Amino acid sequence: MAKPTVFIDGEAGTTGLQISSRLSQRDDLEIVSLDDARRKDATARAAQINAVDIAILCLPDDAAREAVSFVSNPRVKILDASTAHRTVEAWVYGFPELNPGQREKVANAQFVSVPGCYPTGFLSCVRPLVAAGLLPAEFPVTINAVSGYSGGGKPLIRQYKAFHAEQDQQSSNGSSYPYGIYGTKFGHKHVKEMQRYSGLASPPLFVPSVGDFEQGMLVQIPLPLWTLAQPPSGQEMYDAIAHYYQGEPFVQVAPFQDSSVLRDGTFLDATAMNGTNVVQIFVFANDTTQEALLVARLDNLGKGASGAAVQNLNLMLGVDETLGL
Ligand SMILES: NC(=O)C1=CN([C@@H]2O[C@H](COP(=O)(O)OP(=O)(O)OC[C@H]3O[C@@H](n4cnc5c(N)ncnc54)[C@H](OP(=O)(O)O)[C@@H]3O)[C@@H](O)[C@H]2O)C=CC1
Ligand SMILES: CC(=O)N[C@@H](CCC(=O)OP(=O)(O)O)C(=O)O
Repeated sequence: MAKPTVFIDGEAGTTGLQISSRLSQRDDLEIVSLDDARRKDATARAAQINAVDIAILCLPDDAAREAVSFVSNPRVKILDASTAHRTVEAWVYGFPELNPGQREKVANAQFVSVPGCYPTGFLSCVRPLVAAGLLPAEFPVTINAVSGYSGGGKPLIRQYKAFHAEQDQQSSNGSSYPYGIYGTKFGHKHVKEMQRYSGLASPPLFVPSVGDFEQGMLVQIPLPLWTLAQPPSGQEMYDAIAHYYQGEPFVQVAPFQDSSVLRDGTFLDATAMNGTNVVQIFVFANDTTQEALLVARLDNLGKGASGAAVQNLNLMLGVDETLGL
């Protein structure tokens, strides 16, 4: 039987290269590529997209929309890593662990969007609590998050690498490219999918940041539980989340209040999941002060992008979801 064919549109980019590398070991697939001279040629891309079983889009949003406009073969399946189609009705959100039945929807869909890196962390923490009624849909949720600079794709990677080179030339005065927050005008492109798939009544207030490390991510959701008439205990929240993800290979819920997960007993670092397709969830809580903190730790290029894309690809192909991950 012929092997399924896969084309990665945007294969030379950060996400495209990672998907390509993850698939390079597979002998159950045939990867078809365009040479460098034609990789941005619309006619060549359109022909390739319509000739394969699955096209994976690793492109800026506009180019991803353009790629979808090329589809004329009703049998081709599209897996889009960009933000362009994540809240579009006809598309299936590629987060198999999000809700019961989501995995089957992905497996049967023609059009699947890969969740954003920050939303993957956010939704993995919050969705189980909203679903269980422990966090009211009206709760005014805020999010602080930090990403490695690869989250900004080739342009941000270039910026950081240029800075590092400059530092090396000046035989380093010990300073690093500043850690900083961004998105201070609000309305980050991920907020829409965060609200839609969490079940919250209002958009969460999201403050992202970038650190001087290439890959890795922490998404933090502080919960001032004293604002609730009947605040859940830390243990109740932990149990609901742990139960929700029982048996899931790619969502790990860390033991409740276990300080051994912290480096030196105090420090939760952003990079520990790098190279994996795993999102780790932490629940920290103080029932006396009625404060809690949910944290997701993931590789922004792993479960936040290329790993999740391969997981979805496996489901769409009807093979073992964990293959190559
Ligand atoms: N980096 C991350 O953490 C994540 C990224 N994503 C999403 O994945 C998508 C790709 O991001 P990322 O890989 O980081 O971005 P990059 O900038 O690293 O890569 C984008 C690639 O697309 C190519 N490209 C641009 N326009 C076209 C076009 N018209 N036709 C064909 N190729 C084109 C670029 O070419 P060239 O090489 O010439 O610039 C580049 O190779 C984005 O939508 C992003 O939002 C999703 C999750 C996480
Ligand atoms: C650090 C950084 O710039 N991160 C990007 C998000 C990562 C990304 O590319 O977003 P998707 O997951 O939607 O593709 C940003 O904030 O726009």
